Amino acid sequence: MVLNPVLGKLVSKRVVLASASPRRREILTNVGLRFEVVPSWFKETLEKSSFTAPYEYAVETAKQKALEVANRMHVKHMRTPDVVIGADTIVSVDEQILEKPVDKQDAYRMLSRLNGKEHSVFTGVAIIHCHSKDNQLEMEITDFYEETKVKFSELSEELLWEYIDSGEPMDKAGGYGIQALGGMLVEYVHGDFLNVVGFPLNHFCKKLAELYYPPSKHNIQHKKYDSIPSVDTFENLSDGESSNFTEHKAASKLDHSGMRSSGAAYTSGNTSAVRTGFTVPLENQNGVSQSASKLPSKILELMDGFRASKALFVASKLKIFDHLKDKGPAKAVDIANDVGTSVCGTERLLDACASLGLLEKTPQGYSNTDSANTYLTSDGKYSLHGYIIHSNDHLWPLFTNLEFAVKEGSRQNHRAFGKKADDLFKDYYHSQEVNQRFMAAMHSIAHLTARDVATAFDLSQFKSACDLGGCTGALAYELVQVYPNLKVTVFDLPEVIANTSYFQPSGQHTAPVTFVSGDFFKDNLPEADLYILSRVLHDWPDEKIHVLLSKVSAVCRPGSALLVAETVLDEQKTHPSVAVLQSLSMTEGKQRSSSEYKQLLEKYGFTDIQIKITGNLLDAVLCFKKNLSL
Ligand SMILES: C[S@@+](CC[C@H](N)C(=O)[O-])C[C@H]1O[C@@H](n2cnc3c(N)ncnc32)[C@H](O)[C@@H]1O
Repeated sequence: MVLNPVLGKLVSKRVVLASASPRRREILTNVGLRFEVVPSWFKETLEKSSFTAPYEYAVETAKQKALEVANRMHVKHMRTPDVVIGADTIVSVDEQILEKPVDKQDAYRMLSRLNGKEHSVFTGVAIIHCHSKDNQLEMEITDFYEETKVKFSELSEELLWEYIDSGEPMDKAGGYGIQALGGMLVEYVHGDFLNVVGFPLNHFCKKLAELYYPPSKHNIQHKKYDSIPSVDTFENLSDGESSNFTEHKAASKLDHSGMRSSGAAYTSGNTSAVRTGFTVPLENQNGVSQSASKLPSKILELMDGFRASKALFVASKLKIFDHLKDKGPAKAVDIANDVGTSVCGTERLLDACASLGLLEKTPQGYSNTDSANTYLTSDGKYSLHGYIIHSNDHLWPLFTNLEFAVKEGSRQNHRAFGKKADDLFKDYYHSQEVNQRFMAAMHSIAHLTARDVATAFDLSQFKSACDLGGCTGALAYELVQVYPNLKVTVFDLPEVIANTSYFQPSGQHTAPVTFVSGDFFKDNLPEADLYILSRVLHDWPDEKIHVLLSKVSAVCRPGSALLVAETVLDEQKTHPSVAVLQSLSMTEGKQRSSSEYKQLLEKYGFTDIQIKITGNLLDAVLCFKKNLSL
């Protein structure tokens, strides 16, 4: 998907990212940019003291990285890249530059310097437009930097070492990665978050807009150049506008933004770059029509979505991400041997995963991206492996029958699995294998969402909670960590309770969580101050909801509360699409909007209803039992 029309300008170009950083690659892949990755061989050895400000060092390093790749590719390839992007991220504290730590002690030194303080993260970016003329490489360089301020909390030595021992700091500027565990160290971020991750996407798009849509003469005369153009401007840009570097230069001369930016033209022979003043039109330089940027990228992406999902599912099922975890790059042939698959099929799958940003491919072989290590390996704390396998084995066959589901208005389990079950869960629990698969799926999503659900409201007033349909206890274990005085009973069907020991967290005091088996439609509910229904209400039809909420309401004492965790729809009921798409599998239940949850809960005597949209997959609704019986 290319949301931003200016990125569409790169669709027809051979774009090269001169960086091995999986994070940069992920950021650019996520916005639909197609590019090759050619890590730069430029060593980050510029003399820091020769720069008057830290950002100048980052910009120069970014530029040198991109120049090295552009020159190398020009020598080695018949077709010179059209655009080479280089980037370098540094952390600066007290005017000192911190790059990547060389060992654990170095990481400790860096993190101690950042502890409890605000620091700056600078990413320098160089965009080089290349053009080969008479076997001479001509280059037009644009560079800029972005600064984001980040503050660390006061962190204990123990926490710093725990973080260092996780291994995460080692390949990260300043010794931390904000997008994963390192996020826990951070008190606030002022500025572009992605800049801290490694690439200032927003500024990059603005810079491209300046290059591809320079201001018209009229604008040049009237525009105040005291800031970089706002994102809104992109929407008004027509793809038909012509653009060339002469105009760009006029624009860049007027760029008095606080953000440093420059446009410089270089031409080089096969090895080194020398300054010149050539101009080359950006558009149509390869005879490519501008209509390429009008591709219906969103639709094309949706057309291909099933291939991408299946590639992820198969790679997960074959445990390729487990195989590559914490290892150096591996060749396709070795991976195929280890997982017992064909070499040619495996190579295609690995390339597909690399193109989807799940793996990194270098001449040494394939390795996991950070995301793959965190979310796709089967044993990670935030592993989505369970849900991915459930999606492949259960949801995929159901969605294959979507046409029937729409025509007939009913669940398609009989078509997908050859049998009809009256109750959704009877399906899941008919065999030990499916039972555990379903529990693993619930566990992975619950783990990812538990902290946000547990902290959506201050629940410290409650002494006891009962998580109805609490499955593996993932939310319960999170709650007792956040609220040490809370005891939680997980109430679920006997088939589930029998298998919960496998999911108990290691190294956590488990006593405050107990498991009770029963049927919440039929049996007495355990006593508690707070009842929880997480991802339960959306599964059931109104009659069943009536039974369940009547029981919960009856057992609630005045002042007791009910916490509902669900994805809350907007009032139009078209977003978030993750919930709208889930409805397509046609359980008898439904997803609800804020006003629908309010109405439903009020009907069963709940009051003071508060809804918190968490930004995670699950939102939270808290309500209290009023002092009247129904
Ligand atoms: C969609 S899962 C949600 C699990 C968990 N609350 C979460 O958010 O991850 C629904 C849970 O309700 C449980 N459940 C279904 N019918 C039940 C019943 N009649 N009595 C008790 N639990 C039930 C299922 O076993 C399952 O664990």
